[in-house]
Amino acid sequence: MPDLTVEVVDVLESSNAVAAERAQEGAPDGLVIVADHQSAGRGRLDRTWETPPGTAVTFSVLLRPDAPTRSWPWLPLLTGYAVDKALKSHGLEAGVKWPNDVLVGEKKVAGILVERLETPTGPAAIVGVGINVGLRADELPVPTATSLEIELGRPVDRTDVLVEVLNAIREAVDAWELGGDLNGMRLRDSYAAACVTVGRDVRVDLPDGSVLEGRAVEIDPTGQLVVEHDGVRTPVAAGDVVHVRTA
Ligand SMILES: Nc1ncnc2c1ncn2[C@@H]1O[C@H](COP(=O)(O)OP(=O)(O)OP(=O)(O)O)[C@@H](O)[C@H]1O
Ligand SMILES: O=C(O)CCCC[C@@H]1SC[C@@H]2NC(=O)N[C@@H]21
Repeated sequence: MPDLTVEVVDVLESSNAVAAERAQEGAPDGLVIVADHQSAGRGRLDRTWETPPGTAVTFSVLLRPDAPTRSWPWLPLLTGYAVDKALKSHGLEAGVKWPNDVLVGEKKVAGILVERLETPTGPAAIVGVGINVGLRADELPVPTATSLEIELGRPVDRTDVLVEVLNAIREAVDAWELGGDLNGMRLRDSYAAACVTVGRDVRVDLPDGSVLEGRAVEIDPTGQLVVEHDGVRTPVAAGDVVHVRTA
C-alpha cells in the first residue's frame, strides 16, 4: 500500500463513519482518520465503543486493497495480529482472541471493527481500531476491559502507540497484498502463533441461536476458525459469529 496520510481530528462521533464518508468522496488508499476523542464510537454488532477523552488511541484506515475480495476476510485478523505485535513491543503480554480482539489474559485491551463498502471508485474497507491506553480501573466501560497503563503500571504515550500500530498494520497489509511472509512465516502461521484461541476449548454462539462447542484446532486458509467435536471439523467465519468463549 502507499504511504499513509494521517489526519487528526479533535472530536468526532466515529472515525469509521468519517473514513467511510471520505471513501465515498473518493479519498485514496491509505487515508487514516485519527480521533483524539470519539463521542459515539461503534463496536461490533451495533454495540458502542466508549473511552473517556484523552485515554485512547482511536483511528480508522481507509484501504482499497490490491487483493481479490474473497481474501478480504483476512483484514480483521491481520489487523488484530498487527495491533497485538505492536502492543507486545511495549512489553505487554497480549494475545489475539479469534478473530480480532486483543486481550491481556481474559481482558480486552483493543477492539477492531472492519467494514466493507462499495464506493464510486471501487470497493473499500474501513479498518477501525480502538486501543485502551490510559484508562484507570474506575474508567473502564465494562468489567471485561483493561488498559495498557493498568497492565503495565506506568504511563504510556498515545502517539508512540499510534505510530507503532500504524507501522505494524502497514507491514501486515503489505505482506497480505503481496503474498509475502510476515515475521519470517506465512501470514496464516504468524496469525495462528499470536492467536490464543487455537488449541483451546471454545463455545461459539451463532446468529441462529445455536451453540457450537469443541476444540479450536486451526485457522483455515480463508481465516475461518476450525472447531472440532467428536472428530467432526466445522469451520466458522468471523462474520457469522456472535460470541466466542474460551473454556
Ligand atoms: N473501551 C472499551 N474496551 C473494551 N470493551 C468495550 C469498550 N467500550 C465498549 N466495549 C464493549 O464492551 C462489550 C463487552 O466486550 P467483551 O469483550 O465482553 O465481549 P465481545 O467483545 O462481544 O466478545 P465476546 O463476546 O466474543 O467475548 C463489547 O461489546 C465491547 O465492544
Ligand atoms: O470490539 C469491538 O466491538 C470493536 C471496537 C472498534 C472500535 C474502534 S475505535 C475506532 C473505530 N471507530 C469506531 O467507531 N469504531 C472503531
